[in-house]
Amino acid sequence: MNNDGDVFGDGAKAHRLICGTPEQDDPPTSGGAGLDTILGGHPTTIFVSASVAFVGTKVGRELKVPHNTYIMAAAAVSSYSSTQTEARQAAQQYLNSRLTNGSTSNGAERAFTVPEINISSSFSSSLEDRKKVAAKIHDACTNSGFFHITGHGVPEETRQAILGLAKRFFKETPRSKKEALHVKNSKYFRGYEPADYTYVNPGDWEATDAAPETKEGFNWGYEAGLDPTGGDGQYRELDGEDVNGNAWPSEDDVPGFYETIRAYYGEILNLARHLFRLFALSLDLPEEYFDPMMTHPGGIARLLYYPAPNNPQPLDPATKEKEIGLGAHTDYECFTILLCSTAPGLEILSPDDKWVPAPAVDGSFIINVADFLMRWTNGVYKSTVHRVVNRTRDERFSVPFFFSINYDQVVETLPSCVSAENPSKYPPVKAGEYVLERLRATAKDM
Ligand SMILES: O=C(O)CCC(=O)C(=O)O
Ligand SMILES: [Fe+2]
Repeated sequence: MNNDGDVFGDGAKAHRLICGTPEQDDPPTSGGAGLDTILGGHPTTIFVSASVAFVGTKVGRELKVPHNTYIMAAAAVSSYSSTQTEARQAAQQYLNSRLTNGSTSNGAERAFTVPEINISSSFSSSLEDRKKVAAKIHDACTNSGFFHITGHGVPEETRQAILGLAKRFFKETPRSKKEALHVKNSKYFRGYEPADYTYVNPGDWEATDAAPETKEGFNWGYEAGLDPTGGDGQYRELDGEDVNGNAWPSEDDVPGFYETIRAYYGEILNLARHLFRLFALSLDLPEEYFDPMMTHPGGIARLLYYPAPNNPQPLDPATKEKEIGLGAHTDYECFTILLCSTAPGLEILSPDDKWVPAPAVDGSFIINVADFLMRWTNGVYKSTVHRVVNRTRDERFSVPFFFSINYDQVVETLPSCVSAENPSKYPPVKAGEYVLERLRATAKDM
């Protein structure tokens, strides 16, 4: 974090915050009447307000903030969707729990880690072996919410092929061909997204000086033709429509595009279903618990390109005016499977407001819990704020895959995550509606 309180280190955001007067001296510890007001802003605000309210060490860019003063975004609460407000509340609760109960039973603080988990033994026929891997996943999901997996079985050629495709698409395809696939033509947000078209952090729309996001993207979603199982013929789009929302470049424009996507997406769908079984075990549920909910699952994926920055910045807390690749945000679905090229850039916000660079692990995928799973687990699994800042002189490519469940599935808080002492904090919600509401908030004209 910068010395002047610029928590997101982008040199542009903190002064968009205004001071609010708390109605109580102690910070709220759970959802309730006061929390909506306090969480009026985007994720930046949550973490600023949390650190101010609970730690009392942070100051705003232009305002010195007293310990018991909450900071709110200038934007009106009403401009945010209910699902975003809810996600903010969950993030706030995460911070609270880290700050107040963040210790293990022996009293030692649990270090914020992004562990490497070799999942090869999770393919074993022994349930005990699979449970051992699941226990490691549980640990990671209740800690940083991020972990690397190795031993996943996805061939290196398939991983390199999609990174190569991303490079070809972004660097060698004429702009007019890409523009013809512009996401503004898709109500499901599929297709090509030029640099600075969306802010992954919707709060940035209200800012006149938010750093533009330098990423370019290509988005697609599930279709039965990409599913190695062939699907069950029941796929429904985010809004429940029986359509295929994808938009693809022609074979003439980008030879091999669909085939390369199909090979990669098929591997990742298999892996995601496998991981969801491990997540079930990790949550003390029957291993097949989620199976009927992933027969035609939502699974948006993106090719992302982060150009080499004009002004690469070292990880120096005093540095200003950094170029942002992708603003600070949490993901929306159940969990994300991320493939990155060699250039680093992903940074994860620790509870003490430090941007922790995700370590590079050869041949791995980075997995992170997203908001829908955090909600579904009643806040037990953590969906953690992260961003991308390319600080190298190299361009960067990545391929995130955001795994959901069948979009037409309504879910209630998982039975293993509620108890008399910890009742469900969330009403039932339909998976697709939740994700669509979050996606719509990221682009001005969607
Ligand atoms: O490009 C990356 O490494 C991360 C992308 C990401 O966080 C996202 O698309 O949600
Ligand atoms: Fe993300």
